[in-house]
Amino acid sequence: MINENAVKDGAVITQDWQVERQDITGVHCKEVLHVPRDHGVITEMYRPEWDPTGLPVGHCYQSRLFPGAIGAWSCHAKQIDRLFVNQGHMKVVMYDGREDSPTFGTVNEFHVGDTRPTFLVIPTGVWHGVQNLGAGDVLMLNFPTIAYQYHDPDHYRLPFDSDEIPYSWDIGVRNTARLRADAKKPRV
Ligand SMILES: Cc1cn([C@H]2C[C@H](O)[C@@H](COP(=O)(O)OP(=O)(O)O[C@H]3O[C@@H](C)C(=O)[C@@H](O)[C@H]3O)O2)c(=O)[nH]c1=O
Repeated sequence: MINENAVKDGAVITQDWQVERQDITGVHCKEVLHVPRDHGVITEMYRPEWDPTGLPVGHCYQSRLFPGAIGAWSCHAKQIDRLFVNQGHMKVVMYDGREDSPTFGTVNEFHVGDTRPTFLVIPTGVWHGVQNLGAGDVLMLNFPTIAYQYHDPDHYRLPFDSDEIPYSWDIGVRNTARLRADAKKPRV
């Protein structure tokens, strides 16, 4: 008999090694394969058709994260972020903060970088944060739809440990949900 307090895994991965998740509406994930050749590797980073919004690239910049660093939480009212990561091991977490969204309150986790080069589309109103889980720097490219406005950045922030977002960076989405549910149980 398995421990009565144990929780059995549900389906977590598909036969094509895709993570089972309820995608936040408007978030798009395009995994890219490296193309190795005798003398090196080609890896595509951006194509217009990878973003269903069809909006143009307004800007491109690189964000380097040091090992262990957490950059959270960010949100934009006008720009759509299009992140691409293929160096290092980064966790990208998104939280749907849009009360009119069918996936309001949903959290999505993505592990991207060397092992899973990935292009992610992050709509306005979706909170997002990143964590470098590797031993080396992570290089993250962003191709947002609007250029950074030095005088008036479209950048809203919440603290990385904000209670407004049901996610804890040190224990992940599943354990956070359980701990928060336990906290709501009446004390006996
Ligand atoms: C985006 C950007 C920032 N900066 C400056 C402003 C700021 O002092 C410093 C750090 O920028 P940020 O505060 O935007 O960096 P950061 O807080 O790491 O946020 C970044 O993290 C990821 C997850 C995102 O969501 C992006 O929107 C990006 O803003 O760099 C520029 O000079 N040019 C730029 O294009």
